[in-house]
Amino acid sequence: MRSPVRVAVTGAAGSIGRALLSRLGSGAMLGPDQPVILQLIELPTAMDQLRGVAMELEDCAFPLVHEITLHSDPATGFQDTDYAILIGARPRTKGMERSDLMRINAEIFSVQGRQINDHANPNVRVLVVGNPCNTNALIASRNAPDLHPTQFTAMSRLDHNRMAGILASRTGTNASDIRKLAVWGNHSATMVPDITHGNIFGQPLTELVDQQWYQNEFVGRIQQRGAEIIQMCGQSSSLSAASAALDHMNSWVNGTHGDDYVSMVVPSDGSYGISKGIMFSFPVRCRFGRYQIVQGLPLKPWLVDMIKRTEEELLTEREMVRDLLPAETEARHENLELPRFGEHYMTVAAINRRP
Ligand SMILES: NC(=O)C1=CN([C@@H]2O[C@H](COP(=O)(O)OP(=O)(O)OC[C@H]3O[C@@H](n4cnc5c(N)ncnc54)[C@H](O)[C@@H]3O)[C@@H](O)[C@H]2O)C=CC1
Ligand SMILES: O=C([O-])CC(=O)C(=O)O
Repeated sequence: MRSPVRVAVTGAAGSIGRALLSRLGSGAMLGPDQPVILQLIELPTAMDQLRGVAMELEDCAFPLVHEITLHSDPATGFQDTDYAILIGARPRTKGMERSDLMRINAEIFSVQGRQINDHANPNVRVLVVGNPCNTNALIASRNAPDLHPTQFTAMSRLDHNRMAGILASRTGTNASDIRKLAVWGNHSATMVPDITHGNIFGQPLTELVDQQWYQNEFVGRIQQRGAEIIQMCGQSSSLSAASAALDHMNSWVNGTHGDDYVSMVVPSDGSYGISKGIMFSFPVRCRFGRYQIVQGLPLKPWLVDMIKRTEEELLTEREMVRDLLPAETEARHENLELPRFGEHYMTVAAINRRP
């Protein structure tokens, strides 16, 4: 058994928080031999609910849960943490667009970025789930001057998993046999679900599903899946969002399989011509605890047009929160260079060579 690691979770008493913690406690994020110390963070007004969640976790008697601490102050909540999963935010309700949430949630993430900078383990890995997650992750990262931009990521894995699940139903296969899916851009209705490099047991997905169905139905369905769930359930996705957050961290820490890839929102290094200085969903491979943007995928012109639109949306979002992005951290994002290697080449030395 290894020594325990610290995992801080904000919004821990909310819908996603509850769904995530039970599976985190049973090893779904870091594996069955990695004990965890859970540092649960909530608003002062939600501390009773948080106590209830902690009591339930205690009642689960998970062998991997070494300790649980409860915090209404993020400074103590993030203390020495190795991983931070930032879920706490106001969720979207019926009829609300993500842009309505922008200002409400932006301030939370500027404070939390600073707190993580000041209190977390300097090697902390951060996942932002709270929406609008790409821009919230940018705000958090820009407010953490002592941490590297690559330590901050946001979640497009739910969109990636939604693609796999719906394609599995469509083709009558198991979701895990569907390889090389990609989500580009913003976690919003402009995201670009790309199946053009995908395959099932080597057979291209573009031969297995009808092109009209892909372009005219599937793309819109993935883009609107979150809104559809809100319409059905009266609240945003929680089980699938929690599952995707665990998958995201698991891939980052334990690696992706073979030459397959997953989608992660990471700081743009200019790959595929995407502006630096924004957080963008790319296909990535992970090895040795690091991620690398998959290079050299040829893109159809209509996908390139969509990718431009989602990039423009992120640039607009960045303008809306400009006052929360300190000038001192701008250059690190604008000049970000990530190591790039061949399609199948990833060694310990290569991936550890950080800019
Ligand atoms: N990136 C993605 O794929 C997805 C993101 N989301 C987003 O995740 C977020 C959370 O969703 P739910 O858990 O369903 O909401 P919820 O309302 O059930 O729970 C949110 C929790 O966060 C807490 N909270 C709010 N501000 C906080 C702060 N400053 N510090 C600590 N805790 C705080 C609240 O007290 C509440 O318990 C929302 O922003 C939602 O839009 C939801 C689904 C998918
Ligand atoms: O749409 C929302 O507000 C929640 C969300 O991010 C999703 O379900 O993908």
